[in-house]
Order: sequence, then C-alpha cells, then structure tokens
Amino acid sequence: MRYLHTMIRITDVDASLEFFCTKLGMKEVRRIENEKGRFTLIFLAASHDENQGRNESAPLLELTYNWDPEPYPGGRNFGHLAYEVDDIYQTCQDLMDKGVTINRPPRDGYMAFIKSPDGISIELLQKGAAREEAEPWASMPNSGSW
Ligand SMILES: C[C@@H](O)C(=O)SC[C@H](NC(=O)CC[C@H](N)C(=O)O)C(=O)NCC(=O)O
Ligand code: NI
Repeated sequence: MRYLHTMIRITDVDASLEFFCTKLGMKEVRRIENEKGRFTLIFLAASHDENQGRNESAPLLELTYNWDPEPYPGGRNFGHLAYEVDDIYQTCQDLMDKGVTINRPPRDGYMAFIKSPDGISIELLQKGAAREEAEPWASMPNSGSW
C-alpha cells in the first residue's frame, strides 16, 4: 500500500493557493472541476529540487473546495500536515517576510508551526540535525496556539 495524499477542505481557493503555493512553495499538479458534485479538487506537490524534478512518488495534498459554503467544525482529532525543510530559520524568515504568522517559532532549531487560511496546522521540521540555537528565534514567543 502506498500513501497517496491527505485531503483538507478549504473555503477560499485563492487564499489557499496563495498560502500553499506562493508562500510555502508547493506546486499545483492536478485540478478536477466536478460540475455535478459542485466541487473542485486541487492536488499540490511539496516543493522539489529544481534539478531533480518532482518526486512522483511523494504524497500530495488534496484541497477540496465545495462551491456551496458549508461549516467545517474543526476537531482536535486532526493534528497537522508536516513538511521537512532544508533550513528552518530561513524558511520561517521567508514566511514572516510574506506575512505568515509563525505560531510556534523554531526556538530549538528544529520545529516550527504555522496555520493555513482555514486554520490547518502545518508543522515544519528541520532536515537532519537541529540548527544551532540562534536569535531572534531562541527568544521568540509563541503566537497563539497551533
Ligand atoms: C479524487 C480522490 O482523491 C478523492 O478524494 S474524491 C473523494 C470524494 N470527494 C468529494 O466528493 C469532494 C466533495 C465532497 N462534498 C467533500 O467535501 O468531500 C469523497 O468521497 N469525499 C468524501 C470524503 O469524506 O472525503
Ligand atoms: Ni482523495
């Protein structure tokens, strides 16, 4: 069995693509418009090495947009989506520069949390060993919950 994707329901396509693609660097690889079911599915791949191309076997993120608004009461049973990054400090700085709140800053040089426009927690983990402790991250307080 191969893990294919995680699906999250979104309330705003433009805001979600701005967050996941423009700010987080993911790529849209497939889109399905279902007139009968009145929904759109958008599949995103995590950013990839420009030289190696996309890792075709890597799991995708499936965004489901229902054309008719409905409530999505958030349950604590869903935790987060996790992505590995080459440099947790640079990634968080780039995201902050693009206006993203770092809810849980990488004080430990290893783990940070942000949230999608619909409040889905996104975990960012340093690839390999944790980075050396560095300011401003070491003394940066949390911003809300994640
Ligand atoms: C393409 C494949 O990866 C799917 O996930 S299709 C599954 C299908 N999705 C929908 O019908 C989308 C619209 C629906 N109103 C919804 O919000 O899910 C489906 O069976 N969804 C039900 C589910 O619980 O995922
Ligand atoms: Ni699916």
